[in-house]
Amino acid sequence: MLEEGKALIGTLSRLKYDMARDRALEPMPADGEALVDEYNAELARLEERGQNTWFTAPWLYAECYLYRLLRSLFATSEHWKLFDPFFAQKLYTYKGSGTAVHRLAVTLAELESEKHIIANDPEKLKVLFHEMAQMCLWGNATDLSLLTNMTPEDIENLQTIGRDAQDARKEFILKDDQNAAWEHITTLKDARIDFVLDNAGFELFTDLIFADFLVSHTPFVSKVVFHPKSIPWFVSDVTPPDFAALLDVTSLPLGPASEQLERAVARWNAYLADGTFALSVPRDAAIGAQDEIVNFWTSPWPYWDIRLRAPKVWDALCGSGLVIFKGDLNYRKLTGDVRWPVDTPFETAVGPLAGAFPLLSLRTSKADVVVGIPRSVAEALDARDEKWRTNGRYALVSFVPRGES
Ligand SMILES: O=P(O)(O)OC[C@H]1O[C@](O)(CO)[C@@H](O)[C@@H]1O
Repeated sequence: MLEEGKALIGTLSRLKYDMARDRALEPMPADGEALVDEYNAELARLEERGQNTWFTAPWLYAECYLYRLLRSLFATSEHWKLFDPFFAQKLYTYKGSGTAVHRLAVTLAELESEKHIIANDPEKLKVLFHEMAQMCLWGNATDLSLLTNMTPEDIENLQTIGRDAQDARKEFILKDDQNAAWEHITTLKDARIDFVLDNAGFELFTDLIFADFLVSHTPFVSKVVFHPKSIPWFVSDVTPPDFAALLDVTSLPLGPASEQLERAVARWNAYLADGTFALSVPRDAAIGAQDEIVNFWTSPWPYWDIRLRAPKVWDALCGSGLVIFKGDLNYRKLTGDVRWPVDTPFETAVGPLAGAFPLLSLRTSKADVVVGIPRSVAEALDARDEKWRTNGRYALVSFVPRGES
């Protein structure tokens, strides 16, 4: 096992070397796992166009290829088949998020104690929705692929929650469709909503809080389906084992409000047991487990062609009361990761997805594509902060309703 581990490290070093020298991407090995033919067919097309090296391939394809290739190295090993090289880092960072996690657990416990008051006060419910949506939005600021150089204090600052912190951050929300999203939600009755998840740890914790708020405190939602990835992906994306780890009381961050935190986790486990919460794959699915729905999330494709490429995913999403896409990569895939003018309407950028199902994207911006904001706003940002599109400080809340049929 040790020898094989050392050989894997050697292979990874060679891969890094090849990347830095702009070498050609090798065909994906036939490892018996999902999407090998799809990745290779696209690579062959890129080769025909002379775009098959690390610096010339489209960024979206190259990044997805990298994580799929990493999986392949482990999948074809003898002893490391189920190994997630990022698991320890994900858990460590989650355990370091104790301050924010415990504060959120206290907030949730306070909501519980006011349940009847909230239920009869539509204005209060709306205000709470905004707070929850923003908490879940900023939960996306702390993913490990971007923050490898941050100290625990930096991360804690990003995770500061509460009304004041949220008010201070409002000006960083460049597009804000929260009102439209809430109006839509209030038209639902006992609906199912879907979360296309992004990062494990703190972000997943905020997703669960948001989901808990919607099912426990509103009459609009009664079921939430969470869609994880089946392989280690973009460092910190949620896999089924990450989901299980978050719901395991033995891996909770240490902190002052452990009673409230344990209560929240117990409720989520009860929701999973009675079907109020569900994972789109079996909860004990191992790394690399396949099915048509879960495979699609680790393909290199933008989402415009979901209907053609993954009809089961399409059917599942079309049956949802609201599909919440978390994070930057989902936003890139929703908009095709193309160089849209910034004032392109989000509805236009999502192409054939517009109107198919109610869609809410909660994204802090870590990549170049940004749509749905006035040109003047982008120009002002360009003038004062050249990294505004990629530094994770700015966010977009983008909603498209279901179209008339
Ligand atoms: O976890 P998120 O929000 O999807 O962010 C992933 C983003 O991080 C990067 O890998 C690096 O910034 C981007 O390429 C990618 O879009």
